[in-house]
Amino acid sequence: MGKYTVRVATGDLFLAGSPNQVQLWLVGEHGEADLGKQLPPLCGKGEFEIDVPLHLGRLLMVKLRKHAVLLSVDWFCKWIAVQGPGTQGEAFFPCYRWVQGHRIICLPEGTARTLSDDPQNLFKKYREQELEERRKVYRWGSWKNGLILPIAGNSQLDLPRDERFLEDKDLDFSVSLAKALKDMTIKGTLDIINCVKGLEDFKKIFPRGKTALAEQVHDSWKNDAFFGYQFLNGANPMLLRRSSRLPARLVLPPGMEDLKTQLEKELQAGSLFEVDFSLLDGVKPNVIIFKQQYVAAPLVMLKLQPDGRLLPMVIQLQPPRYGRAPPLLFLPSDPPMAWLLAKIWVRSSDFQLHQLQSHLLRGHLIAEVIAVATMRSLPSLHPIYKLLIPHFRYTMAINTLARSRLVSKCGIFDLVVSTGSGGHVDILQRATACLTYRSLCPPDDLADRGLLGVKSSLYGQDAIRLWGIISRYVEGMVGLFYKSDQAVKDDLELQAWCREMTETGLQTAQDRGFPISLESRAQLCHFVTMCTFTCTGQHASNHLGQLDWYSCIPNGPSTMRKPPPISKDVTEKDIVDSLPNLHQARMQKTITDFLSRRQPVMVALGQHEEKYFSGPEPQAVLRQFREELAAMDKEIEVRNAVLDLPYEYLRPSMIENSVTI
Ligand SMILES: CCCCC/C=C\C[C@@H](/C=C/C=C\C/C=C\CCCC(=O)O)OO
Ligand SMILES: [Fe+2]
Repeated sequence: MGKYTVRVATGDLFLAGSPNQVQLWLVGEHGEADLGKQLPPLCGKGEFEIDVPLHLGRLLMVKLRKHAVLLSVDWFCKWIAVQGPGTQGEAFFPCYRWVQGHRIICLPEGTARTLSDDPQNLFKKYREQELEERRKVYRWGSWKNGLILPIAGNSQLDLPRDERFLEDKDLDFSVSLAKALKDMTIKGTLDIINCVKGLEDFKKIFPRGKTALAEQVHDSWKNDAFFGYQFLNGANPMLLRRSSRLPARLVLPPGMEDLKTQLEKELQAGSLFEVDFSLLDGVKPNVIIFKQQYVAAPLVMLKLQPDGRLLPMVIQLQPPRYGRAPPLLFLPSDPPMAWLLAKIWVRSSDFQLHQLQSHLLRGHLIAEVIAVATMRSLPSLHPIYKLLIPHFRYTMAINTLARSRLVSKCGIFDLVVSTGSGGHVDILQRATACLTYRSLCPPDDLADRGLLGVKSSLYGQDAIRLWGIISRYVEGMVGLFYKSDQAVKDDLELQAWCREMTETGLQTAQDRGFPISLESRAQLCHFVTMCTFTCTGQHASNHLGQLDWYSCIPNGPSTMRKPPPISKDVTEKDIVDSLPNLHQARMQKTITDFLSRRQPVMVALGQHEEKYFSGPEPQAVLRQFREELAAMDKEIEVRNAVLDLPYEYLRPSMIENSVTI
C-alpha cells in the first residue's frame, strides 16, 4: 500500500487524444487495484498521484479501459509509467497503439519475457489471450494463387487501425500524390503539342532529373560503362552474377568465333558476368488502349575490367527457339542505333524484374509476411516481437495500396507497364517459385552470385557491412534472452512464429531453404537478421534508385511499343517508336518520382523513438546498434564524396526503418 505516481503519454499527433475517460488498474504480483476513471487522455502527457490501500508488490501490468458517455473516440496511448511501492524506480508499460472501444487493454511491464522467463506463469494467460485476439484481427488474405500471402483487406480501412497511416503520413502521401497527378494532367495537356521525333526530345520534355545522379543519367545513359554500372549499383542490383560457364542459351551463330574467344578468355579469368532475364520468357505482354505492347527475355554478357568498369560484350534479346535460326546477337561494334536499341530493351526488361521481383516481392511482400506472421504468433512481451515491431510500420498499409492501385485491375501496371494486365502476376508467381532463403541474406546471395569482394559492387560492400551491423544488433538482443540453443528450441511461441512464416505466409517455402523450426541461437539470429534486413536495407536498396535511374525514360522504359529488333538496320525513329509514348512516359515518371521521392515523414533505420524494451541491457544494445549505423553512414558519406557516381541506397540515414512506400 502507498502512494503511486502515474504518468500517461498520449500520441503526439492531433488526432491521438480522446475526450473519453480512461479507467486504470494496477496489477501487482500480490493484488490488483482499481484506480477508477482518471484524467481524460488529451494530447501530450498526463500525471496524477493516488493512494492505494492494498499491498500490490511488484507491478506486472497496467490495465486500462476507455469509457465513452456519448461518443467513443479512439485514443493513441504511447506508454504508461508508474512509480510507487514495489516499482524499483519507475515501472514502464509500453503501448504504442490505438485504444478502441470499451475493451480492457492489458499493458505488461516492458521487460521482455519468453515463456520460460515466466516460471510462475504470471503472464501466461495474458499471452494466450493477446494472441487469440491478434489472430482475429490480423488475418491472412489471398491476392493471387501461387503468391506469398498478404494481410486480409482491400483498403486501409479494412486493416487494423494500428497498421494504417497516421495523419501526418496520410496527409503527406495524399497531398503529394494529388499534386503529382495534377502536375501530370497539366503537363500532359501540353503533350498534345509536344512530339517526340528524336531521343533528344525526351530530354526537352523531361528536362531535369530531381537529383545530381539523375542528371548524370540523363547525360550518360547511352554509355556502355554506364549501362554496365547499373547492374552493380543501380536501381536493381539483384540480377548480376559471375558466369561459371557460357550460358546454354547463348548460341553463337557462325562468324562469331572472335566473340566466343573473348567470352572464354573472360570466363577463364573469372571476369565474365551475366544478367539473364529468362524469367520474362513467354510472359503475355500488355495491350494498352488497344495497342499491343512488347516484352523480351534478354541475356547480357559483361566483362569486369581491372579498373572496375563492367562492360557489355553481347546482348541476346530472346532465347533460342527450337527449330528456328539462332537469335541475333547484338555487339558494341554494331551500328550505334542497333546497339543502343538492344541496350534499351535490356533496360526495359530490367524495369520489369526490378519492380516486380526485386522491389515488390523481395521487399514489400516479404516484409508484409514477416509483419503478419509476427503479429499472429508473438505476444508483445516476447523479445523478438519487441525487436522487430519497429520494422513493420506502415508496411501492410502501403502494400494494400499497391494491391489496390498499382498492380490491380486498371492499376498503374495495366495502364503503363508492358507486363501489366496479367503478365505482372505471372512474373510474381514465377519469381515466388524461385525465391530462396539464401537470396534474402546478402552474405549468401552475394557469394552465390560471385559478387563477394568485387570492389566495384558498392551495393555488395554496403549490404555486407549493413548485414553485419544488424546481425550484431540481433545477436546482442538474442543473447540477453536466450542463454542456450535449447532455450531456442524450447520456445514454443518462437517455433510457432517461424513455422507460421515459412509454411503459411511464404507458402511452404521450406522447399526453398526457409526454416520451419529454429534449432539454435545462431539460426535464430540469422533468421531475425534476414527479417530486419529485408524490412530495411533490402527494400531501400531496391526502392531508392527509382528517382535517379528511371527519371530518364529511355534508361528504364516501363513499356515497349514495338517488338524487339530482328535486324541491325535500326533508325532513331525505330527507337522512338519503341519507347513509351509521351503519355506513358509522363505517367511512368510521375509514379516513380512520387514513390521514390525522399519521404518527409520518415524514421531512419534504428532511430525509432518507441521504447519497447525495459531495462538497461536492451537499451545498451540499441545504443551500440545506433553507433555502428552512424559510423557506417559517415564512412559512406566520405567514400561517396570522391566518387563520380555515389552509392547512397544503403546509407543508414537514407534507409527507412520499415517498408512505408
Ligand atoms: C510504375 C512503378 C511501380 C513500382 C511498383 C513496385 C513496388 C510497389 C511500390 C508501392 C506502391 C504503393 C502504392 C502506390 C499507390 C499509388 C500509386 C498511384 C496510383 C494512382 O494514381 O492511383 O513501392 O514503392
Ligand atoms: Fe517501395
